[in-house]
This record gives sequence, structure tokens and C-alpha cells, in this order.
Amino acid sequence: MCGIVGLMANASVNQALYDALTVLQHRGQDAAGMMTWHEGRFLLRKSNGLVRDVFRTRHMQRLKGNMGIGHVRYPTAGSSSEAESQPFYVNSPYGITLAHNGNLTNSDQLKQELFSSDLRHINTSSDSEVLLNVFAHELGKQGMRLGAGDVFDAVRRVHRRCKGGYAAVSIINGTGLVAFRDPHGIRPACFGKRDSAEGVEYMIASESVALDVAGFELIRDLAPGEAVFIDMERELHTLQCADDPVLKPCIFEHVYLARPDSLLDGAYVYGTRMRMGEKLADKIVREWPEQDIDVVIPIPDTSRTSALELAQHLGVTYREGFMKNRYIGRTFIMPGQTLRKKSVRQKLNAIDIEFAGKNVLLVDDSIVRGTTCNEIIQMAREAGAKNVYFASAAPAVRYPNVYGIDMPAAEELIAHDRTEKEIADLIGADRLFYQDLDDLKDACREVNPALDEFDCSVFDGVYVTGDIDEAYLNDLRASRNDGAKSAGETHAVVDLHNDSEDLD
Ligand SMILES: O=P(O)(O)OC[C@H]1O[C@H](OP(=O)(O)OP(=O)(O)O)[C@H](O)[C@@H]1O
Ligand SMILES: NC(=O)CC[C@H](N)C(=O)O
Ligand SMILES: [Mg+2]
Repeated sequence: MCGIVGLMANASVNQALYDALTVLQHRGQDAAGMMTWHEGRFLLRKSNGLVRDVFRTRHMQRLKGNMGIGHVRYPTAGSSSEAESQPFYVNSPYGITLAHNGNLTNSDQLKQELFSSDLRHINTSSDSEVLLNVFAHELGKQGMRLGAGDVFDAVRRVHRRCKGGYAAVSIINGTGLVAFRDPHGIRPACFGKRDSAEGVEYMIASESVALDVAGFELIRDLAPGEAVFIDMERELHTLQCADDPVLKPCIFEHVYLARPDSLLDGAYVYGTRMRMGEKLADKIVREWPEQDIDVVIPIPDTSRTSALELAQHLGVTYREGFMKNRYIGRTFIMPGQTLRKKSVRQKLNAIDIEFAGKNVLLVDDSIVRGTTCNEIIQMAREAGAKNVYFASAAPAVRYPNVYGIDMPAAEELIAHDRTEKEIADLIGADRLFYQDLDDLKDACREVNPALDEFDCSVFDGVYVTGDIDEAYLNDLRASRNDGAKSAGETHAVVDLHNDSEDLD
């Protein structure tokens, strides 16, 4: 779940792209990058780190141009080396740059095809470099002067070749800005416009908050399989490019990934999270009518919206019993279990008076590896809680994710192969409540009744692209489990076009 943004403006785009990336930071904290286009040349700055650390004034000054794309990365394929940060670039045909959110599930096969049939070399282990090269190869079949129809034909063939989850933004040298979304719309993407003295400007982004901060008015989400193309005259073209599109967006975006102030596929995440809280309260009352909860305490940040609504629905006091260190990022998307575990304690601290002698219900949006709840329950007990109950606004996460969330190995998930009773014992909770999957889906549908189906694979093991088998999951586990990642080499080939530190 990286963050992507693309901007076609009538003045310099560097600052607006920077601002957009800072509000998409929650989607990726490992690396950031920006590529702008100026007078026929691409200008790139990308590196590991947060947006504020990657872009210094000197980099911003070099990122000239009225058209550009940006990326914040949370790796789900390849390594976390700087060379695999995004955007990527290929010089042939035309000169193309691309930034990708998601994960291709047939990238090994595509890599093979690219090498043996398309005569293209992939220099990293990133699936995003594969996606760019497939797009480039398909564009190359269209001839010298590209029009909107040529771009859409190429995207159509990308959809036929690529499997998995992908939302991408791309610039074709001298031609325009392109964005496309996979035929299931697994990963989000939206676009909007803004008026300037010189005419209309367009922005495409993973989440609508990026548009808000830059003063763009949301036009709509990209439909699954749809492509958007803005030519050099700022003319907007859109076309459905998939043979069989059907919207099945990742429901985990609503649970955890997206910001609550974003509108995803016509549903405010804030609203879906509120309804998750209500439905979870109903379940608690159903299962435990004589409940003795004294106080409901959220685990900041993401669970706050659901927890407040849950408490109101239960008629129980809501208190902020954990203080969050605002300088520590999201722990779930940090690389490596040791860092994640240490960060929970650095990030959250208990306020003893809210716990002492009380029966507390701790609420989180989800329990994935169990890192957070293990630590937090211990902290609640150390703070003097009498009983510690735990509620998750999402159902039990039992299956790996293959579409752009780094959950590669079922054994790393605390709920895998365990009953709720076993999980409660393991995390040390006196009672444990999980949201039902149907309630989670209804929470989203109630906010936007047009939403019907979802990718719920982490909860039900159903992979909407239909191409995931045991062998794929075994390979994924072997290559990306925590042990494999920490033992892996970095393949740190710094991109030839990178504006790296030694040029300073
Ligand atoms: O069971 P786990 O493996 O610990 O994963 C789940 C936890 O991780 C996330 O929090 P995170 O700190 O990433 O971000 P937040 O501040 O947005 O809640 C999520 O909100 C849960 O609290
Ligand atoms: N989380 C993502 O969207 C990751 C994009 C891409 N698969 C990468 O690893 O860079
Ligand atoms: Mg959290």
C-alpha cells in the first residue's frame, strides 16, 4: 500500500507533489521519490526515508517542470534498497517514468517474458519495474506519435498481461500523464481538477486527501480497469480498458490503510470506521449482555474513530488511556519484527489513572501479527487494570496478502490456525471480540450502497484475481518472511538517473 500521486499543472509541480506525498506518508514510510518533466528531460530524486528527509531544498530546486509524479514506498516485493524506491524510469520507447501501488502476482513470469520475448532487462527485483517495462513494451507497439487511443490500447494489453493489484501513475515524455487501475480496483486511485489563471490542472492520487491539501476538487475514483490520460494541452481523456472489470476493492484500506478523511470508491473511511464501531458494540452486547466494562480505551491512532462510536453505542465512558508519541510513525508498516516490537513501547504510554482498578475494553482496528496487542495488554495490566478485554474492529487476520500489503507468511499472523480462545490466551486478554466479516462488509456498504464485493483475502483466504495457489503462497512465504528479509542482500544498484547525494 504505497502512495502515488501525479500532477499536470501550469506552473511548477514540485511543492504540490511534496505536499501530497506528506499527506500520503501513512501509506509508506520506507522511501520516497519524485520525478518531474521539464523541457524534454526527466528529473529524479528518490531515496530511503520519510518525505521530509528525502527532499531538501537543493533537491526541490532541481525538480523543475509543470508535470510530475511522486511515490511513498512500503515494500511488498524485492528489497528495501534505495534502487527499488520509486518512480522507475525506462528510456525506450519515448522515455517513460512510473510509480506503482500494489503488487503483481505474476511478476516472475512477466520478467521471464520481458527478457526472452520483449528483449527487455529488469535491473532490480521490484515488481513495479516489471509493470513499467510491460507498459513500455506495449506502448512501443503503437508507433511514433502517441494519441489517447494509443495509450489506452497499451493499457488494455497491460491488463491482459499483468495480474494482481496495481494502481499506477506514469509520464510519457512529451505525451502526457497517464494513470490506470487494475480490473478489480483492488488498490485505490482517484483524480481531480483545479482551475488556474492559465487553465485547468489535474491531479491523480491514491487517496482524496492528497487532492484536498493541494486545493483540487475530486472528480471521481478511477473505475476498476479504467485509464486516465491528460495530454500536453491539458485535455482529459478517460476510457475503460479492461475486458471484464468488476470492483472488488481491498477492504483493509477501510480497516487500517487509508486516512479517515479520505473518500475511497465513494465511501468516507471515517464513516465506514464509525459503523465498524457500532457493529462491534452490537456483537459485544449480543455475546455478553451482562458486560461489566468500566471504560473503553482506543489504541491510537487508527482505532480511535471506531472506538469512540463503539463506546457511545455501548453507553460506556470513552477515555484516551494511551498517549501516542507523535514523532513515531506507524509500527505495522515498519520493516522487521524487532523494530516493530520496540516501537510500540516507544510510541504508546499508559496513563495509570485510567486503568487502576478498572475493567477496561481496549479497542484496536485490527490484530495482525499481535505485536501491538501483546505489548498493550501488558501495559494495561502494569497500569493496574483489574480485567483487560480486547476488541478488534476487523475480523481475525488469518491469510497472507498478495496485493500490496506486506503480510507474506501465514505463520506470522497471530490468528493463523488458532481459535479465538487460543488467541485470547496468547495475548493475555480476559475476553476477546472480533468483528464478523459480514458486519465489516456491511459497514462499508452502508456508507456507499454501490459497494458490493470486496477483496477480503486476509480474512477469508479468497483471492479475487483467481490465480493464487498453494505453490505461489509457499514461494511468497519462503522469499519474504521476516527471517528471509533480514538475511537478504540489498541489491543496491543505484539508478543511473538518480540525483544521488554524491552529486551534491
Ligand atoms: O497486530 P499488529 O501486527 O501489531 O498490527 C496491528 C496494529 O498495527 C497498526 O497500528 P500502527 O502503529 O501501524 O498505526 P496507527 O498509529 O495508524 O494505528 C494497527 O492500527 C494495529 O494497531
Ligand atoms: N506497497 C506497495 O504498493 C508496494 C509497491 C511495490 N510492490 C514495491 O514493493 O515497491
Ligand atoms: Mg494501530
